[in-house]
Amino acid sequence: MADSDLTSQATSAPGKVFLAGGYLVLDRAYTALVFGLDARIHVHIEPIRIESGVTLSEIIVRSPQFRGAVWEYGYRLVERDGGIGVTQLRASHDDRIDRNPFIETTLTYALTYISTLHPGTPISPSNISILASSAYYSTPGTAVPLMSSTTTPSTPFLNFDVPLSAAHKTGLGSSAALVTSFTAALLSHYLSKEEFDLDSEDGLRVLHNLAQAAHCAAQGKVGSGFDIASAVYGSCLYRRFSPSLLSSIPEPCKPSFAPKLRSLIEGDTWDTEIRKAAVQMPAGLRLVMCDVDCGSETPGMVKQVLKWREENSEEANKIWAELQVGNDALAAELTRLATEGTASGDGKYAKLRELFQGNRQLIRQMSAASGVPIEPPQQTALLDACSNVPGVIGGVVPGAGGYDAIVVLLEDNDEVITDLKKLLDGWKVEGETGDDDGVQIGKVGIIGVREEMVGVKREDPEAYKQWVTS
Ligand SMILES: Nc1ncnc2c1ncn2[C@@H]1O[C@H](COP(=O)(O)OP(=O)(O)O)[C@@H](O)[C@H]1O
Ligand SMILES: C[C@@](O)(CCOP(=O)(O)OP(=O)(O)O)CC(=O)O
Repeated sequence: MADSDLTSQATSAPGKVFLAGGYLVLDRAYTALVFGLDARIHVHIEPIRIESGVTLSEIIVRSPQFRGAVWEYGYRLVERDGGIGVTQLRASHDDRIDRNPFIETTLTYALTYISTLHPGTPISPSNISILASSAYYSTPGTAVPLMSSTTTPSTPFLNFDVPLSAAHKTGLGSSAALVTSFTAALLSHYLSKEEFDLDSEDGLRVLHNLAQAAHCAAQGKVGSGFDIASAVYGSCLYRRFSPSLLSSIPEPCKPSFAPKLRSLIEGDTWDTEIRKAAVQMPAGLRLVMCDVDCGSETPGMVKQVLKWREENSEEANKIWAELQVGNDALAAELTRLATEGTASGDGKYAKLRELFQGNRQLIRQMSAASGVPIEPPQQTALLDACSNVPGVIGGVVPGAGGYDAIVVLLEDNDEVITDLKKLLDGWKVEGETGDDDGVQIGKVGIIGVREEMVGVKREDPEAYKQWVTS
């Protein structure tokens, strides 16, 4: 594309909550039931206009809700088909470099892919802004007043006034939503609609594959990729890709990185399965997430659970087979209620309630057998208390579990939310405060999010004027 054709673009991608299939989904024999959330990460990209004759190879990325969150990158074509090498620049010699591996790696992967479609054409400079829904962080923020000189409506984003590293994450999948939205914005900006169309199945497939490759590389590990899948496609039933797929490409900047990345991204070796129709939310129900002021490290828990499975395969496979049956039944019942509607009366959610309880029992069995606190007693007490609030169908520890947030399915009305909130407000005082593991869960609060069926989407670039510094 000619430089003059490059226009401002904006995209957004949702966060996730993992309702069923944690740990199991790491193995392709099992699936996960994942809901997208209405907390989104938005990315705005615009060209940096330069005088003719001047060459500049610079991309500036800002996260204006956070203090000092500016990352400047230079880029160049690397010999022997090594793709685009990206180097973070310092504003001055004394400046400390504050790296953001998710941004740097996503730039490297996306610019490399773009360069293979436009060989010989230099990539022009751009200015990128990232804006995140406040639900991603429990750090309090302040609303930014409307710009008096424009008619642009106020945006929902808050100013956190702390460095990004000091913000407390609520665990909704900020890095996956960021990598997905950032990749979508770069592809939409630098490629023509014929080359990349975010509204087409092919466009989503390329975006999914590229974002998975970049996210895995930035994380330095291969997770199941469920968080990228839900950021791209929204709520879905997910079966992971074979982990060996990503080992077929060289490291960035190494010979042949660019052509190998392109053929991986566009090729048909991906065996991911996404079933959107298999996950629905019945009318009249919704999800609520409750933030537990504590936390767990997913990678350590994953390692221990997988070790237990390896050493106790018969017992583990039996529990996993039962969990998969329960998870499938949960997805099927949600879909049945959503498509067939519900009979009225007290018993209409009886089966859903039973399925939540059954799955939790199996998760506790896995916890006890593996010695990993997936649903520890403190969370059992909290989930039981939430499940007893009239109008609440059930809840689980999502994903890897532990002492992170819980997710609750309930009837979508103010009275139920108010009762749940009342319970949670008093929780620290009245609740279970530790077991023999000595962990005490802190204050519990409702995170302002709910499920969202739609994945990545285009946004109106005009809506970000207040936040974009050129
Ligand atoms: N608003 C943001 N702007 C820039 N980078 C962000 C933003 N939010 C999250 N990130 C990146 O994502 C990382 C957090 O990812 P991760 O630890 O995987 O948490 P999560 O569970 O929310 O995905 C941060 O360290 C940062 O690199
Ligand atoms: C264990 C898992 O199957 C699910 C983890 O789900 P979480 O939602 O707990 O994940 P994080 O956001 O990375 O903490 C690992 C995986 O599938 O990659």
